[in-house]
Amino acid sequence: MPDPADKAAALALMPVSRETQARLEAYVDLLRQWQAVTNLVAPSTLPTLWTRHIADSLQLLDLAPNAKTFADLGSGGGFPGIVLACVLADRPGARIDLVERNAKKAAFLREALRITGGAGEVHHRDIVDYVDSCTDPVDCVTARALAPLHQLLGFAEPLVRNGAKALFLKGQDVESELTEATKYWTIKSALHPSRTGGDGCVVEVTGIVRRNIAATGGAR
Ligand SMILES: C[S@@+](CC[C@H](N)C(=O)[O-])C[C@H]1O[C@@H](n2cnc3c(N)ncnc32)[C@H](O)[C@@H]1O
Repeated sequence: MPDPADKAAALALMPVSRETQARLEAYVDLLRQWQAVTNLVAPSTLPTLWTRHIADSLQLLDLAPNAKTFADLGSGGGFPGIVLACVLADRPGARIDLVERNAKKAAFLREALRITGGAGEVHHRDIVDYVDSCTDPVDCVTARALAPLHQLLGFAEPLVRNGAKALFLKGQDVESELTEATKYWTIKSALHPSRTGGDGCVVEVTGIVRRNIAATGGAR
């Protein structure tokens, strides 16, 4: 059973519509069922699923209030992708692409969209292939627990060049990741402390320019 206090704390921090709450509840139920056979989140985080994963994902929406089209890279068990899809279902014309190369996780994400009615589409493929074949511009690209920042910038650069804002959920090592990333990229960025507490933050990136083609060989 999810902890009711944890859920109440998450929803107090990040209020959502009644319809979105029902979608999120359906998603949490499904995730807990699949978690018994497939590792979707660290088992130690299950008691704080709502604050640790759902509220963490929801905080991105206020940083891209006008975005309608999203792409979530390396969606895994659905953070932030499925959570955002649940909210976007309330917004006419809004949607999110969920990019995931692991077949089991992609199957889980499809089922999560089906039972929640979330506004999204699963792309079971490698991120580089997805980005290279992306013909329609996206307004916002997201990623969480996917790769070091310099690599995320490599993944997202074509989308940001076409006008997307990138929002990366990051942990406490963000300063060293930024230092490493600036060896390869000139970036226009802002750091937002996590609204869910802890040492995490959101790195918002609105410009990415490759510094030196030879040096970025390993950055994507
Ligand atoms: C550590 S998990 C994080 C999942 C989720 N974003 C979260 O925060 O819970 C990273 C996910 O990215 C996927 N992934 C890693 N590299 C990828 C790539 N190049 N293309 C597509 N998916 C990738 C992995 O299969 C995995 O499910």
